[in-house]
Amino acid sequence: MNVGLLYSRIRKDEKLLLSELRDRGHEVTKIDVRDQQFSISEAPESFADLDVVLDRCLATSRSLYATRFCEAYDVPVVNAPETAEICADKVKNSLALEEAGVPTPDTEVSFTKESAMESIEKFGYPCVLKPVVGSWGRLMAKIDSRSAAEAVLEHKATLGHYEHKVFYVQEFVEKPGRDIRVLATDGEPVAAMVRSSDHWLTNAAQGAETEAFELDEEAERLVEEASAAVGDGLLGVDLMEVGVDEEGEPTGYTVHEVNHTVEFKALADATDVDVAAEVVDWLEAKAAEESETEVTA
Ligand SMILES: Nc1ncnc2c1ncn2[C@@H]1O[C@H](COP(=O)(O)OP(=O)(O)OP(=O)(O)O)[C@@H](O)[C@H]1O
Repeated sequence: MNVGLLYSRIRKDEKLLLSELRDRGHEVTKIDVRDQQFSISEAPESFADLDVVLDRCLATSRSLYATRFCEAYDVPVVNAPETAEICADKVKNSLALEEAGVPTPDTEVSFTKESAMESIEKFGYPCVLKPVVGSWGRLMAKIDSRSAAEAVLEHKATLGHYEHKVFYVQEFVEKPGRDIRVLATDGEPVAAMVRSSDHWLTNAAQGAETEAFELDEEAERLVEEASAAVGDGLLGVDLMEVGVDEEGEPTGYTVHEVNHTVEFKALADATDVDVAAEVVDWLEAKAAEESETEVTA
């Protein structure tokens, strides 16, 4: 197959994918989105004869538009722009999970400091304020007191980009010092790990320790449902345990978000799963599905 790789920086993750694709004799067309002119009427030459495009853009804005163009050029793309749109925005993400009946932390959104303050007081302390767009735990605030809330809201309202004027307030989940990241292809878990830290933010990018994690049936079901809620694809599903029994086993989960351009280097290191190989297996199946649809159409 001929795989188009949309990217703007080749990270370790993309290196792993590229070498797996090439080892299997697939053709890869690397498309650095920074060099492209995306015409609204005609596909650039680099898009000719692609069986499937894999979006690995780091910047959300690029990812959202570049995948839209793939769709306009009739080139199958994973993840779909509709999925990217939901995952790139925490409000849309939370709404999709709630609508699908997937347990997700209680959240309120408001547009003024005063309204946000009401949500904060309602949730009580601590609670969490998150930017609606962003990753790696950046600009997330655990609000411990009314005076802290006032300060953060004031900073966001005065100094923030317009996206920071949407206040996303969430209940604080008393997780056991870790969260769970699952990489899934169309809802099927590929690999899972826990990210543990003394800090309330347990992102790998914030220095959390990672370790392989075995999913139980409930977690598997939630991964499948959360993936479907955003339109499926190659996704990172983030869960938190909401309680543990005496043996330390989780008694329930909440899904706080689904990510669309998921980094998997930490997962590959923490588990003995050959993540790149699994992703390429899935891509091959996708490309085959697409060519079958084309033949029958
Ligand atoms: N409501 C919450 N209560 C307690 N901890 C939370 C809550 N929401 C998020 N966290 C913690 O903060 C971390 C970052 O949260 P979240 O995944 O929403 O942010 P992000 O910036 O999108 O990160 P990533 O890029 O890893 O997806 C999580 O790994 C989790 O440990």
